[in-house]
Amino acid sequence: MSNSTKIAVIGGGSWATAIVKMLSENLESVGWYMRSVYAIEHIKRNKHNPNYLSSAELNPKQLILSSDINEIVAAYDILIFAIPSAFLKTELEKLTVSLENKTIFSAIKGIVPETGLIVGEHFQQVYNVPLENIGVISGPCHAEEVAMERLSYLTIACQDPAKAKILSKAIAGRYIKTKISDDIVGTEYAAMLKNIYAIAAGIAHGLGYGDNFQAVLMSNAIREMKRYIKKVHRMKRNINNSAYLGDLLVTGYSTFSRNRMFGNMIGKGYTVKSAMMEMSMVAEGYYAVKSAYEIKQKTGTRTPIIDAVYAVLYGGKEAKDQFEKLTNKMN
Ligand SMILES: NC(=O)c1ccc[n+]([C@@H]2O[C@H](COP(=O)([O-])OP(=O)(O)OC[C@H]3O[C@@H](n4cnc5c(N)ncnc54)[C@H](O)[C@@H]3O)[C@@H](O)[C@H]2O)c1
Ligand SMILES: O=P(O)(O)OC[C@H](O)CO
Repeated sequence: MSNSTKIAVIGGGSWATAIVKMLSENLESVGWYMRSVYAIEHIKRNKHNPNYLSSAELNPKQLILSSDINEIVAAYDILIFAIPSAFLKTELEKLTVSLENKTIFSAIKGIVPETGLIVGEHFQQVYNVPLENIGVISGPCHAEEVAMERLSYLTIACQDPAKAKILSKAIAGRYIKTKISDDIVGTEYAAMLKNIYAIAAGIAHGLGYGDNFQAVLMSNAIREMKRYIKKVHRMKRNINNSAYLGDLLVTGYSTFSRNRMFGNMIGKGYTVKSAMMEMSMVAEGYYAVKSAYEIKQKTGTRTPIIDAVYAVLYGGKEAKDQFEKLTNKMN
């Protein structure tokens, strides 16, 4: 890996912190934009992000930290975005620097709520970033396990294989293995959808359903995901690969999953507002299900799990009733 590769991470949450840790293993220096001046000063003094993934040790000497997004975007060629999708539009509106000549990798697993676009499409359509300059980082990987240096696999999808290789080399290491893919759109949709299925898994758990039903739910979820992605972007893909099925499983079963945690509270009877207040982290699936539901209405895909989660989170329907109905649609 050339030490001159200039990569910056945009975002200050758990996943941004984990990506900075991975990059720091290979690069001499990493750019990092985060909003919080307090967090920046804390990292410089104490080598840890105070708010997210504080167990990960960081080396401030390697980090070019700034709370000014324009400063970081102007200075770096490759930008990795790891801001929750619900805040992306607002953050990008701070930009005065053009993104047209930048290479953008999205590590975001969601849909931009205001435009209903997956993140790559948002950069392409709203910021004129050419398709060959857009990539995705995905796969079954929790930030918490990166902090613990537990073996994890990431998929780097990009139209331009050369760019995918550069990022892949910058991220791969002792505890990170990378795979390159050309399915940018499918990978992005899968990453967004699995969060909704993890909320469903959490709701089911909260309602008292057991492991037997969870397995049926996940089995139906992967088939629903396959139908959904086929309608929005038809191409040859193996839905059992880690970027699709693997990501669904880690989110659906792991205790680290934000989306499952959120769903579990809903199943136990918390309101959406109180479940959100309980969490210090963002459950992307809450935002995703609204856009996913709207898209599926246009494509006409059969999506009983998305429909049930949507009815509970946005339709004011009782989780118990919706999941009872859902059990009759599973096979
Ligand atoms: N955490 C993981 O293990 C993981 C793994 C893969 C992908 N992702 C994806 O990475 C993205 C970021 O998730 P995360 O887990 O790092 O989130 P997080 O919950 O850990 O952090 C939330 C982030 O949102 C920021 N934020 C909160 N309110 C904001 C506002 N009003 N405006 C702008 N920013 C605001 C916070 O500063 C923080 O940076 C998501 O799309 C997620 O799906 C996360
Ligand atoms: O499992 P969640 O809900 O925390 O989402 C995090 C990542 O997307 C897992 O790959």
